[in-house]
Amino acid sequence: MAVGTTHHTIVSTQSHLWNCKNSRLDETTTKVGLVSIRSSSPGNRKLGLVCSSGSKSSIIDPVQLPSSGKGYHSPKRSSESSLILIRHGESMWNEKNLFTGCVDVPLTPTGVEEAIEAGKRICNIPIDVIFTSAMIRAQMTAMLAMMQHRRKKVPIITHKESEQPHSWSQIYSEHTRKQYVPVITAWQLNERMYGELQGLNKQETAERFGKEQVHEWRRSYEMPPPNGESLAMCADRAVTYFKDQVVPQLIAGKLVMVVAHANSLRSIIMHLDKLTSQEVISLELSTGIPMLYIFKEGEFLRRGSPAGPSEASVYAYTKNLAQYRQKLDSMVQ
Ligand SMILES: O=C(O)[C@H](O)COP(=O)(O)O
Repeated sequence: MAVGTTHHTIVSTQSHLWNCKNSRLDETTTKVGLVSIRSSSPGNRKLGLVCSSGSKSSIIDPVQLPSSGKGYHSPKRSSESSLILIRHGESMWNEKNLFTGCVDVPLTPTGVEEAIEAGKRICNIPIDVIFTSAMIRAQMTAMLAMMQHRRKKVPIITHKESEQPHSWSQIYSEHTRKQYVPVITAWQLNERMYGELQGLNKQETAERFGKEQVHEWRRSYEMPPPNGESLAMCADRAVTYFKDQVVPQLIAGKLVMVVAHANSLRSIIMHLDKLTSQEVISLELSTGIPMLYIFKEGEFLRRGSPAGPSEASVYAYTKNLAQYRQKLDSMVQ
């Protein structure tokens, strides 16, 4: 399949197509897929979006991002990959409108359905490794989502907290080993610690301390809740972990999924989208909505929500974040 002057060979194992309604590319139903492609220059494995509408197919070469010079140092600069971020489905304390933070509560039946729906949205995107927080609501979401995956690989939590759990969980079959996706759990991806707000009702807390004060505790970058973590403190652990553990996987060309929490993911998205401490105040994440990024030459390009009805579903956008998004899009054109 030729795109422009470069001849691409689609490496079939990873080409999956999904229906993409309301595609920006074409009014009719366009099948869009993420494919692993080998272009004419040897050893150059790229990741491209393939769009097929009727008999026509074309590969959209991932757009060349203006190099900000601040991208990650990527020894294999030609490798590309994809990153999926998902906030866990609704938890039992989300349902009760309680501040949760580092209290380890499970999903509600609605949260289970959200996790399954998230899995359907990403079911055609190959995933090589999954990172979750150490909390059950993120791990439940990851496992439920993977039950929908077309490749039917088994997600297995890798226990490396000490030698014995690691040695006792060995798999002694080469064939079976090829049929699983490692799930790495990390406390660094846990939700921000909400301190003395944990367990309090959000509405009652706003009435007691004032809406503005509670909004600042919940959404500002610098201000921590009483005896809790600010978003900046959460970023110190979550973004550091992302850089140290997740980015090397992407540089190696691995397709990664991270399932975590509202604020630990807000701190990571703030880093990926280069949001200011002012812009991040408006960033809200819905439960169970996958967000897709393409990682190319050390830079991250947000690609909305896979197979979602529109990219607006990726975040509960507010006006100034939508304007920010338009600026980002114009930069990429
Ligand atoms: O910890 C919590 O209560 C939720 O995960 C998110 O809380 P927030 O929306 O108040 O940040």
